[in-house]
Amino acid sequence: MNTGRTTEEFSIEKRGTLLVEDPLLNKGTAFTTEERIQHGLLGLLPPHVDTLEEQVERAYEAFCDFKEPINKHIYLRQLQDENETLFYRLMLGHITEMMPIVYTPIVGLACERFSHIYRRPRGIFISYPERDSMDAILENVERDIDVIVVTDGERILGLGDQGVGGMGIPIGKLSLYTLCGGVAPAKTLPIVLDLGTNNQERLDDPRYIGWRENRIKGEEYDEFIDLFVTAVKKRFPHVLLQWEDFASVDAERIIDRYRDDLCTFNDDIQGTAAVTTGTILAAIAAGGGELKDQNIVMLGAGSAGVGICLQLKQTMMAAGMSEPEARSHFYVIDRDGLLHSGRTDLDELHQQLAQPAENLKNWDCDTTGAISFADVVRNGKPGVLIGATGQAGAFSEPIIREMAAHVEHPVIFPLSNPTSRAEATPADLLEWTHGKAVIATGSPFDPVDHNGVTHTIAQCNNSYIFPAMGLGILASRSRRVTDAMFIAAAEALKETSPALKDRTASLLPSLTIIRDVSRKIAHAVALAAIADGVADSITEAEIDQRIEETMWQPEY
Ligand SMILES: NC(=O)c1ccc[n+]([C@@H]2O[C@H](COP(=O)([O-])OP(=O)(O)OC[C@H]3O[C@@H](n4cnc5c(N)ncnc54)[C@H](O)[C@@H]3O)[C@@H](O)[C@H]2O)c1
Ligand SMILES: O=C(O)C[C@H](O)C(=O)O
Ligand SMILES: [Mg+2]
Repeated sequence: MNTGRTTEEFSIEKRGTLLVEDPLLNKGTAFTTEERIQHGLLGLLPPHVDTLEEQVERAYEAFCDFKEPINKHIYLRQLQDENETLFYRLMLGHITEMMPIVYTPIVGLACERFSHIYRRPRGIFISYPERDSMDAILENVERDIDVIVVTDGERILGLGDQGVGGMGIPIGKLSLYTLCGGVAPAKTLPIVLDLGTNNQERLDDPRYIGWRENRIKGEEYDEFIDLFVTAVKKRFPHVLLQWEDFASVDAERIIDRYRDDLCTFNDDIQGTAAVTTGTILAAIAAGGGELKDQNIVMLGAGSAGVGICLQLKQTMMAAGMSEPEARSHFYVIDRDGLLHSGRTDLDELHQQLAQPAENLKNWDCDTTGAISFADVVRNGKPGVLIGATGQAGAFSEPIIREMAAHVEHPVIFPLSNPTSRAEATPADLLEWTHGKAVIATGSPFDPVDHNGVTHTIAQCNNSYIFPAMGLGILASRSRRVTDAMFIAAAEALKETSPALKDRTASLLPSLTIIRDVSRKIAHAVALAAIADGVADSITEAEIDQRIEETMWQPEY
């Protein structure tokens, strides 16, 4: 049985009901007659012995019987809690259809309804009142763990504070670690840090199953996070710890504080930066251009927006551009308008992306004071526009038409999730740009037919990066996560773009080959980790061998 468990863990043999109730060991109707005799299962299962393929067919039939996506989600989550091998085998065979159900966008709805659709526990819940029991809580995890994804539920996709319901995100992200990156499910652990919620709807909901208090903030918050990191390091010293969907201000502070302390990264900042850089590089290369010639507008200056621009800026500088010159290619817009050097309200991070005020002297602006999005697009004439605001409709028709008037093929990425928060729909973007826009979105969209041409819409989502990052880190036994590893991941992703061979093709490869894409990215990540001195020094052939050994396959 290939469950990703160690021999030692197997020696704690489970029998009978306990065995069929363990999703990591359960084979359900596929337990053979010999296994049924040997493991005390006689009479506990119907007599027919299924193959895994037969189980998959039955499960797919049941999946199709549900019409509402949320019910499909509940069904798949239940299957995952019953039999992980079957769950992943089913998902791998139907990845394009099922990933949006388990992950973005439907996982967003599942977080909002978490307390209503809750069935059985998965992962670890650490609430504020239990802060002094963190060691005991982590001791209750009876397995060795390679990857943790943790959230505090405050910025769930573009849906805001979901409190304990945010747990849906680490569960979904870790499902992708296995599905796309091949990390053994037994080695993954989702965690929610429940520090309360400021979402009044949740607080007023009699079904809410989180800690029913307003959020803890300030020093107490930081102390809690410190207790958590200390406990994780003690219990799982070599684990990869991924931070997910924290409010921007906490996300940045936390990763700055702990990045040199353990193997850790923030997916919304670093994973998003890598997928977007890789996809932008592919879009520009497909159009025959170069990054150094692009003016880039970023709407939204939170975790994602800042992370993306800093990585793109770093990429320009790595190609030989000076810092001031690279900075002048970015027009980053927050709620108060364009970030520029004349503003006195910018923190150190945002100053790194402030447009030099002298470049704006001859701009013709509609507004006095703040420089608006419309002013920026009209005067800056960008070739690339990215949205990370969480605001549906933020890319308006007049602004997109204005952009298209200045460039032949505007590159437009509405990255906000879930689907309901996208800054614009691909259909509208193609309509407003007469079919010229080169598009990638954060959430999945169906292909769009425009004037007889079918446009496949790439999903520029960090899901192309974090599972592969995990695979590369595990294969190379990396001890830290460095910027160079994300730069390598972005470059490797770019190289897989179908648009490099055919500019009308999708910017990103199909999910049906995601495990191969992950292998390539993992290889590049491992090489970068070795070059940075944070991983075992092994040959490229050894890297590939370890990638194959690490990759778990859903089979009995
Ligand atoms: N595609 C992906 O892989 C990916 C990855 C990370 C985040 N996202 C999405 O991006 C969005 C933002 O995520 P984040 O982590 O940066 O959140 P965040 O809260 O840190 O940042 C959002 C920022 O946008 C600003 N904003 C809102 N409306 C604006 C407007 N009209 N004009 C200018 N600025 C505006 C907010 O003030 C905030 O600073 C979310 O919807 C999230 O789902 C997508
Ligand atoms: O979860 C996603 O789909 C991507 C990203 O991490 C987000 O927060 O939107
Ligand atoms: Mg996220």
